[in-house]
Amino acid sequence: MEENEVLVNVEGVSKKFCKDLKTSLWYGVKDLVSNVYGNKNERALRNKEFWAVKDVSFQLRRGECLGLIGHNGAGKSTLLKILNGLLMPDAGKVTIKGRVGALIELGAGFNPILTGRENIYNNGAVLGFTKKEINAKVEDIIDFAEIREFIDMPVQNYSSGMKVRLGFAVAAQMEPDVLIIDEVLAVGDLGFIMKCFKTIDNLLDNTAIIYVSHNMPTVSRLCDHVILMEKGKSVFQGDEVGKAIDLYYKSFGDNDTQVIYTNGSLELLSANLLNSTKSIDNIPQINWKEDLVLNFKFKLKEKIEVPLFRILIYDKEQRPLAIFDPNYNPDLITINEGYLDFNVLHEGLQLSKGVYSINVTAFKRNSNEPILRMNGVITFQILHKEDHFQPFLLESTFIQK
Ligand SMILES: Nc1ncnc2c1ncn2[C@@H]1O[C@H](COP(=O)(O)OP(=O)(O)OP(=O)(O)O)[C@@H](O)[C@H]1O
Repeated sequence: MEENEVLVNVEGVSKKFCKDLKTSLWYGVKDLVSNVYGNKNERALRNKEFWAVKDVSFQLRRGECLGLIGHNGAGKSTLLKILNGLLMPDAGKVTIKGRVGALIELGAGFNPILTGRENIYNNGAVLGFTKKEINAKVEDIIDFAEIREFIDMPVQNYSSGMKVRLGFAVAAQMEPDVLIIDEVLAVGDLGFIMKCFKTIDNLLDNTAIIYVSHNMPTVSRLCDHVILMEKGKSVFQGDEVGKAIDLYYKSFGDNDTQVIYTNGSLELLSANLLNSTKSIDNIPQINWKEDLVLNFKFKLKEKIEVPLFRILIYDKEQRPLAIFDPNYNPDLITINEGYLDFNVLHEGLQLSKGVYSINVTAFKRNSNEPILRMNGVITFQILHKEDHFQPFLLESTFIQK
């Protein structure tokens, strides 16, 4: 077997849909008639039609994992359905070599009135396995899915997590050449998701994987190629996974600074990263392991003592990553004619490459009562040559013993 043979070849694939059911049915009849007379379907859009997928092309080799990312409605699932043969493209060509395992819509591919076990046989047969071959795999599938207790119950009574477990177990244990996974994995519980990632890692050498997700850390963890889709079109594709993810985040616009809570006694005048020399799209940048020097200027609208500041670093998915040690000592910073102007320094910040934001909360010193809570007061970018899935890249020294 050639190591890097092309398993998936997609050339200029497009698919149009109609926004209105009645019109869609009418077009369907018209197309049917014109097909009988040998005319090709019209490639141009008719009234109320739109391109759900437009001119997408890519190749995927054995051992590669392609991430498909983009906003809701960008066309990712439609493209997967075309790849899996569930939908016919209106233009373009898909060539797939080998067996395709797919986990697309929840419960898709299962017959709800058949039991889990019967569905395993059905799906196996669809994938081209003989009954004997499926007999040899069925126990592994049930074990992997961890649903032995319920395997002889109709699938319609399964919970969504159980359906995903069965679906993934079938798709993965049947040793597919091409494995297509849609967002559905997210329905599984943490234990199962971890097990799926481990399985995907093991399969990857011999499989071409297409993975659709809104969860960027998993995309950067699994994928070595990414297509970013917008309104049906591929607006970025390539092996620069970090770049694709940054573009995806940027497409949501920057998170505006937001006051989440205020009791009116404190106002933020400015918050800045002081030591950044570079900036792109107004986002200041520093290199990995440089110092982080934040400056805050507040105006006191009432006479209050120096608040306690809890300053947190969030990633782009709004997960808190780190907190700065608060100013427990009240004398560290002082109020000057109704203003507070101070820096917070962290030396040698070892966050991984990426975009982060700062949230700040001021508390009354003794009661822990909040005075002001603000999100996204500073957004900054860490530069490094490598992308990492983990939030921190810690400097290390390996010592020979
Ligand atoms: N059978 C259909 N008939 C008409 N329109 C459809 C049909 N299936 C999908 N669409 C439309 O095609 C567009 C692309 O949908 P698709 O499900 O591919 O998006 P997606 O990128 O997978 O979105 P999400 O992130 O929400 O899963 C959407 O506007 C959707 O409403």
